Amino acid sequence: MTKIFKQLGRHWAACLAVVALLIVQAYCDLSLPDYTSKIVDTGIQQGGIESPVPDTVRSTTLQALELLMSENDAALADEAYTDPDADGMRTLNPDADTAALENAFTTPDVVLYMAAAKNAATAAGATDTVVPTAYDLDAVATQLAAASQAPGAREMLQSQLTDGLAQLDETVADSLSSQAMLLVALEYDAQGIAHDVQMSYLLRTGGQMLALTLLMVAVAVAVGFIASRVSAAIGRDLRRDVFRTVVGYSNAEIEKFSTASLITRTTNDIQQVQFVCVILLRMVAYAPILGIGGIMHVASGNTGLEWIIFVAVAALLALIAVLMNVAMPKFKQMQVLVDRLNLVSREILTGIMPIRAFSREEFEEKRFDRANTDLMKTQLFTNRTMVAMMPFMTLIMNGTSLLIVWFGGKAMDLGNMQVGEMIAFITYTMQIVMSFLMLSMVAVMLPRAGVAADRIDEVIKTPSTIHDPDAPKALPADGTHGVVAFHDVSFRYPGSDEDALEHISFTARPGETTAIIGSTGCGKSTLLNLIPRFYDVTEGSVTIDGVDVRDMTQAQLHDELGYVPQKGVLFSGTITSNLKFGGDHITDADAEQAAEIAQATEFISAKPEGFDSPIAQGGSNVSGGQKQRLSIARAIAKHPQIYLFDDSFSALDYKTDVALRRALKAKTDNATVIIVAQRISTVLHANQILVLDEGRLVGKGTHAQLMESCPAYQEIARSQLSQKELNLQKEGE
Ligand SMILES: Nc1ncnc2c1ncn2[C@@H]1O[C@H](COP(=O)(O)OP(=O)(O)OP(=O)(O)O)[C@@H](O)[C@H]1O
Repeated sequence: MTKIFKQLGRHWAACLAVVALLIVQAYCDLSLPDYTSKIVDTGIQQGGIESPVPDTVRSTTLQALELLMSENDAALADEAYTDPDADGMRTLNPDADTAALENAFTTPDVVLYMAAAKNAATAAGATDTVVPTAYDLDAVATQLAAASQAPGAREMLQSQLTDGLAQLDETVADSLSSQAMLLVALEYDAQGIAHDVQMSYLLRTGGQMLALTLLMVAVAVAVGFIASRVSAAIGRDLRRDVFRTVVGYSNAEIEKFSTASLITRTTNDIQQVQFVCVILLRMVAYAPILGIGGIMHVASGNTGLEWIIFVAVAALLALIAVLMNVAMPKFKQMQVLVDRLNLVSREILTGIMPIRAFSREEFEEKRFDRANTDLMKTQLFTNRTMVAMMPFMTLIMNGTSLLIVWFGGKAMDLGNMQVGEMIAFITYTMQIVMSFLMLSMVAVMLPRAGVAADRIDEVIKTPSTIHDPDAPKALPADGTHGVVAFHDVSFRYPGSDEDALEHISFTARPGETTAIIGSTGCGKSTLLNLIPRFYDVTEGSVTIDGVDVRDMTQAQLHDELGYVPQKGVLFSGTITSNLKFGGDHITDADAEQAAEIAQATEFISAKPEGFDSPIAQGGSNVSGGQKQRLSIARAIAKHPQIYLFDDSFSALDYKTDVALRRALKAKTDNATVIIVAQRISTVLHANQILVLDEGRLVGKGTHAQLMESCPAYQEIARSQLSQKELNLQKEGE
């Protein structure tokens, strides 16, 4: 897991930018419920009126209100408004002390409203409260104005008011402020501006909500953009690192991991990490900000319903804990199953020809089906588990809403809460629950991506067993070049119980051909592979001009060698690009000459595009023999000092084999040639023949010498040459 964060750490600047943007996004997200609450409570229920102090008031109403205030408050109110205009309208000064005025106006507003309501009820002859009109307000204001003429009227009203207020219970006193707004609404109604005031409030608040939403959209797009870029860069870097490491691997490491697994690690595993990085960037920073912000908003509201959030979060965490326990082991298993599927499909696809030839399609299909079904079952299980989470999640969320509505309804009944407040509370609760949900989703994904990251890291951290020495030795500048010597070499494949080669010693000299012959599986290719260091010897040493191959750089070693593998491998491109594979120094003339020696010119010139003919991936559009000839030409074009042919003439017909070796002899006059061969005719004229048997050197000499002294060689010779040929050989001696 830390590996994923380490990857993100490399892009810290972008990550910080994402966090900053997410804070903005969370701020917007957390502000929106407040705006909804304002629109419902103030905009709709209170007609867009935010304060018990009207912005404009008619002199008659203000006069009536002032009568209900203490003398000080009345003076404050009077000063706060402009002088009456021609219509008797007074406007609130912008620099008035709003807090003090709100204090002064609240109770008189309520009293005046109640008086107007009473007036309305009396007029209608009703016993219940009747919603008063502007007419009722004016009537009450006129009555008050008349009453105020009497001496001591204000004092009398004040004392009545105080008595009345003392009888109000606490909850009513708490909601005085919203009651006071009713008077302001009535006053605006009388002025004929109530609709305009409400619309202006709704448009203003709605506009702010819209602006916040647009900002959120912009931020979300920016976050998505940066997160995708960062994760794509992480994916690219990881692929590059893995590829670089794998290219440096020796066969031992490749065999240890298996090609299929290396491919899964470079593709599927890196994709997992990439995906989780996007999620981390988009959710992990956002969820805590949203959760904490939501909790702070809810706590500041003092609604008494906070416990519902704790219940919801606890239920959610319990659910996630159960699911994680069930699904997590399967998540971990999935990668191994993907590996297996890749391995099976790779094997089947590369071996499709023999599979068809042996009519094994059904068997192989079943094998593939098994790997496929195993993966499907595991995926189905994890997906089902994750899907099962959804109804439970919805249940928890809806249950939470229900609890809030139930208890919120009671709070509203008691006047502790308004509708908008409750809506905001539900939204905040959902946000808090969502933030926990996001975190738990990440908690589910992280371990799986952690496994993928570990698998990638394992590749990157595995050093190649074959590497350049710290202080490489150069080949001696003078003396003969190209002397390959094996000094008591033994070799055992990693993980194997037996030595593939035992105590091999010989010297291959420049200008000479050294041939290695022996039965299948006796270790010929293994021996040859020790020279280019595809593997390192277990005991003894391999030297070139007296320098151990392990003491020189691999680049220098490979510069000396022209290696032709047992299985001709070509690369997609053209014939020329394949022939020039050995380096930029190879000219067209070199390539053509090499093709000539390798007896490839004939078939190349038969192609319409000649040397520019395309070669498909792996050389699948040329025959086995043509592939071999091109592989040989590729090695010759490099002009190496030492040629290594690993059974490279096997796919050539006898005539071509002879012509090729003759041309090669002329060209490689001074080079060291080591040939692994199955056919005795190929090695007949070699200066030195090594006979291998089960990894041991059982004969060394020329054909004639070995025919005399080596029973293993004689056996091979007898099995391949006719009696006549054997006699001819004898006579030739
Ligand atoms: N990568 C490997 N891991 C373990 N054992 C191996 C590996 N490659 C080859 N061997 C074993 O080493 C022995 C020698 O194999 P090698 O390929 O050198 O034989 P060879 O003489 O070249 O055979 P052929 O003529 O059929 O190509 C064999 O017994 C083989 O099973």
